[in-house]
Amino acid sequence: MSLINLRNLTVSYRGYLAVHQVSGAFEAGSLTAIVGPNGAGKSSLLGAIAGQLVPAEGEVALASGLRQRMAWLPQQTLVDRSVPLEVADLVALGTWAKTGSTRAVTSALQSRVDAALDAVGLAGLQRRLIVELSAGQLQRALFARVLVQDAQVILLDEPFNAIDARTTADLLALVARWHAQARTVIAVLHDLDQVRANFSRTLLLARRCIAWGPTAEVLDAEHLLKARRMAECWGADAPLRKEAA
Ligand SMILES: Nc1ncnc2c1ncn2[C@@H]1O[C@H](COP(=O)(O)OP(=O)(O)OP(=O)(O)O)[C@@H](O)[C@H]1O
Repeated sequence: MSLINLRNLTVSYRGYLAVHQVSGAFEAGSLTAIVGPNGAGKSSLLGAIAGQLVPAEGEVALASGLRQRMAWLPQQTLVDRSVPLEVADLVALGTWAKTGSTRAVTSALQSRVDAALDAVGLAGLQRRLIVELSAGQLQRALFARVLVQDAQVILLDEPFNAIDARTTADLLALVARWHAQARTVIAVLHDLDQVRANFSRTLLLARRCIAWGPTAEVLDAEHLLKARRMAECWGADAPLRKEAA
């Protein structure tokens, strides 16, 4: 069953195209990596699925009630670490989309937060300020936030960027657990070996969709060359061009 349908999805910034006419579906329970060169539109595509960006054309059609059952983990650089927030509060924030920000942290929620922190290896760090965490610890805390959300669809934007190997392995194990629980996981990633080893499906993007399907078929030499050639056309610092429809 398709949960998320992209129909001719186009995302642009001030008229310049970042994602152009992408169509396809994410099935329930699928585990998909979105890969492509820098500037290929991967984060923009994920942002549109998360409802953070409004399509310039086309649409992201979601199964009924899915918007409330979606967790989105943005790139760590977008997390404001200067906010004086304790780890437990950051994790509890995961439930606020459903329960409202004025809801008190009940003992049941506190137990869920503690269990989530335990699951990501941060037991005992509840009262630590997020500014005091290492990059790896912060990423573990953000995964704990996703855990308490109990989401059906989990969107991860470069979740292992600048994260040490041990943390990456632990968090990849969590992704595998979510997949085993039939949750739908979509992750923007750069490491193709990591994708081949851990993600059964891949969407290769170069503003347009180059290929989308089983990872081994998508990540073949021909597709990768095509994506690279398209990226070379953009030029390293060239502004986005409006493509002819
Ligand atoms: N907020 C924004 N305003 C203007 N342009 C943007 C904005 N966000 C992204 N872009 C542009 O849209 C294009 C696609 O960006 P996006 O971040 O989606 O690509 P990406 O594939 O995730 O890149 P990377 O691998 O480098 O993170 C880029 O050329 C980028 O400069």
